[in-house]
Amino acid sequence: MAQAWSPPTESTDDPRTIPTLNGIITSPITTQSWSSGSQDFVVHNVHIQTHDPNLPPIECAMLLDSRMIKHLPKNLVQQLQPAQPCFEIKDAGDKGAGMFATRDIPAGALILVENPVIITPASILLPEKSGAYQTLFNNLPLTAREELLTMTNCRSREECNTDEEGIARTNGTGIDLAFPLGMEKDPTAKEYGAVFLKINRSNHSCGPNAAHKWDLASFSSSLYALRPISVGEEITMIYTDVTASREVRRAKLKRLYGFDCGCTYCDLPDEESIVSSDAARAQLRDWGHTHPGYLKWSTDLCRADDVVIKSHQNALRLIEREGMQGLQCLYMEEIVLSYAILGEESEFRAWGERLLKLCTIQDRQLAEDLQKWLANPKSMKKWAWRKKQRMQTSGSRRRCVVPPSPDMLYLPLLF
Ligand SMILES: C[S@@+](CC[C@H](N)C(=O)[O-])C[C@H]1O[C@@H](n2cnc3c(N)ncnc32)[C@H](O)[C@@H]1O
Repeated sequence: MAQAWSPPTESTDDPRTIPTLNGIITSPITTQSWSSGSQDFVVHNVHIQTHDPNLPPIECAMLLDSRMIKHLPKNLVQQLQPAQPCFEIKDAGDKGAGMFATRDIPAGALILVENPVIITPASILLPEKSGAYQTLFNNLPLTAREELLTMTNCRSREECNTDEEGIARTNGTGIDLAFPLGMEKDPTAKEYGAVFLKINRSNHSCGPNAAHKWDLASFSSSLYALRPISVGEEITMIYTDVTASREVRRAKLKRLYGFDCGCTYCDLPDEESIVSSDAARAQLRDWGHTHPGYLKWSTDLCRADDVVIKSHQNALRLIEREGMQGLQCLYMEEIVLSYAILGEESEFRAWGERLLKLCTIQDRQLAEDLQKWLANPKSMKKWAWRKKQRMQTSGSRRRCVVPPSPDMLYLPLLF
């Protein structure tokens, strides 16, 4: 539930400056604060050291519950960009500006790592003339503030009474921050949105070719390719749940972002194509509930050996058709694990190598595990476990009937 804000309790026109580690004077900070229920909000800047000691740190101005300040990561350093820049921001016709590939980008590759410029609570409404958003913007260095003010504001004056708030709400993407004990129980207190000057120039598609991942430790988001992107192609991401039907997606995009989605996955030739696309997306949304998964299958010898592999390959075909590659790593991981437990080394390696390229940014832990497994598959705890079990039980009288694996695309196998 959105909460109303009470007016500032303390205000000063006397901004201070603070020195950073390398002695550079950064932008002013404010001591102004606002209360909302039991929460006190302040504007607080985070400083990220650049690689060039002659450049000032990157600033991120946050409108933050004051109790969270001491939980912010410390000694932040700017992350390394890809060696070759691969995008430009330019006119995208009636979408405004957009992000476009300046060279071919392979699936899984990093496009850009970026620190946010502002962070604001996502679910708390400000009272009229609270001045909080202006204070926030004023806490940024001039160039960042000017660039931020050129970003889209699709909110009406009734929804957001200042351009600053409209820009924050149009462009803000959800991020996770750390909370003191007790605060985590309040869902609205946990919701924060971050605005990135470049990443948020990427327009929406219901079959996006890119996604971004927030990392609290480095206080940055990495934008990466979900599938190969060709030079000149627009780089897109999602603004809404793309497993929802076309009608629901379009209504939500219109309400929250003020546009009629005309992406390839919405601009379908006839009713039949719409019904088929909606059904495929709903199936992918519910796949885990209606199809066998690795965990239960792995120890259930009554199931056919290829049941998860076949089912997940069907899911991957639907994912490809609907351009929903953001989901593919989940299925591929289970295929890799299935081949491991079956002890089928060549398939395990082929799928493992493919997945490794795709998941390096999306799931760093999985990428590390995969590297270890690929170096020595037989060191995996359950390597060839199912194969060994089958051999051991082949002479036993206590065998179960193994049902044939589903050839039908969407046969719901409930575990
Ligand atoms: C986060 S901004 C994206 C960058 C924006 N195009 C700009 O010029 O700054 C979101 C706004 O971009 C526009 N937009 C994004 N995706 C779009 C799409 N698929 N079709 C039309 N407009 C789109 C809408 O105006 C939306 O409110």
